[in-house]
Amino acid sequence: MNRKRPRANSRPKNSRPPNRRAERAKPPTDDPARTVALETLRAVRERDAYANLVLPGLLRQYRVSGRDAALATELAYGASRARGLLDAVIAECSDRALDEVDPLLLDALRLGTYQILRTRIPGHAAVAATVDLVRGNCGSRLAGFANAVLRRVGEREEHEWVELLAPDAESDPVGNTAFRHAHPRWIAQAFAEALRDTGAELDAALAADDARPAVHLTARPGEISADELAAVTGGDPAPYSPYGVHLEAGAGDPGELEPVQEGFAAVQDEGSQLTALALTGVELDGSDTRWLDLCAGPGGKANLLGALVTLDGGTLDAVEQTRHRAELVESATRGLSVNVRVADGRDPGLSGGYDRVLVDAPCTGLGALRRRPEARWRRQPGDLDELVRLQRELLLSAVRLTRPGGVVAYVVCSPHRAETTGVVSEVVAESGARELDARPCFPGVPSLGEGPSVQLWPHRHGTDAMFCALLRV
Ligand SMILES: C[S@@+](CC[C@H](N)C(=O)[O-])C[C@H]1O[C@@H](n2cnc3c(N)ncnc32)[C@H](O)[C@@H]1O
Repeated sequence: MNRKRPRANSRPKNSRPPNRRAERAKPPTDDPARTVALETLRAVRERDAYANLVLPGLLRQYRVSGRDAALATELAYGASRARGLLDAVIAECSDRALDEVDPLLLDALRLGTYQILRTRIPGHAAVAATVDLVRGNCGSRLAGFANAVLRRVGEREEHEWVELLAPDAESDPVGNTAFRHAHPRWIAQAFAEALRDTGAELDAALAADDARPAVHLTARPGEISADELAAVTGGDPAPYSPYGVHLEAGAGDPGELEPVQEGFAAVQDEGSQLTALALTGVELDGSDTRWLDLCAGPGGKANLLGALVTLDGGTLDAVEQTRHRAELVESATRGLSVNVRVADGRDPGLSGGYDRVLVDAPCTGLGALRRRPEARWRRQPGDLDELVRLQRELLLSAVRLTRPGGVVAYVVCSPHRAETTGVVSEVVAESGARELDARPCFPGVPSLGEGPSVQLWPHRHGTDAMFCALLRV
């Protein structure tokens, strides 16, 4: 392959341009960056869209690039992340209840408030630009209201609003930290319980969760080393994963890098790499050629495990319930000894006796909130019960499909104890499988706690908050 060092955000020579058929260019606006940010918030609110999926298309539609694209991204993601905090401030500055405010106007007010409180854009410029945006999108009548609200927002700095509006730090430390870092209280509470801390460490965890993360890549084993991938992409080898590379935050669309387009590398958080590798770190007696991934879509871990088992002459079976996600697994594992099957992992119709099985179960995703700007406000505590039931059934199925002496890795992208240690202890009690100390399977990774399971954290490890438990059958 071409080992020349392209700029990290340059488009590779032979890459296909993105599919623009459905994306008609929009007529020019005076402020395309803020228009794109507003349209992103609207899509998230009206269509349950994901901000990080909808934004790139809008940038192309409005022909926004360079510094304007960076501004649109910062405003759309920042206002999505901070929504709870922004809404509390707007409510304090408005003479109408928020549910009586026109929804698109409220989106614009969120963007304006974010600029005033959390960017270096001068307050008067943020107010003027937002009022223009409201005039253009919601009409002149509402522009006066926006002006009045935003002028009041600008009367205080963020820390002063926090002091005024946050729950009392002495009597409600979790509520106070949650408010300061713009997290729903129940999520801050879940972090506090997993960390066993309501003070400095909770503060660090929520602060890291609020920061824009670096992009991580996996170098496919057998195709390219992490050092080579780092040289080709202009990134740095990851601190812990032998296959990982970190790119600078905001380094452009990693999907357009040549090694990613050619299948030598994939975008994957380093924590995901480490939890998949943990499954391979347990010593086995006897055979070691039949591996299974029971929840494989979209195929990040199947790619890494499939590459490793292929190098050893074995096979990975990859089960995924949703057809279109199974197709993504096919595409992610092309060229590897991987068989993809569309089935319910609770009863996939496979004959058992696997040597190593991964259950990367569907979960709340509370561990990856930094990568999904709006997710913290969309998830609800009521989502938990059904997910926990499914996680338990999938893990029990994995244990049934594993040979005596084989190993199962249970992984979720969440630190919520109901989804992590809660599921594992119930399955251990019910199945008789034995939980292993997972920490030796994370070589070189510091601060792994008391075990036996491992919880990774953005503020400790620079990874998503992935959980991993290892069971010996
Ligand atoms: C956390 S994701 C897995 C991520 C994947 N291992 C990776 O690294 O790319 C969970 C996956 O499980 C799938 N899923 C949900 N319920 C399932 C079930 N009953 N059986 C099999 N797969 C299921 C979801 O569609 C989703 O693709």
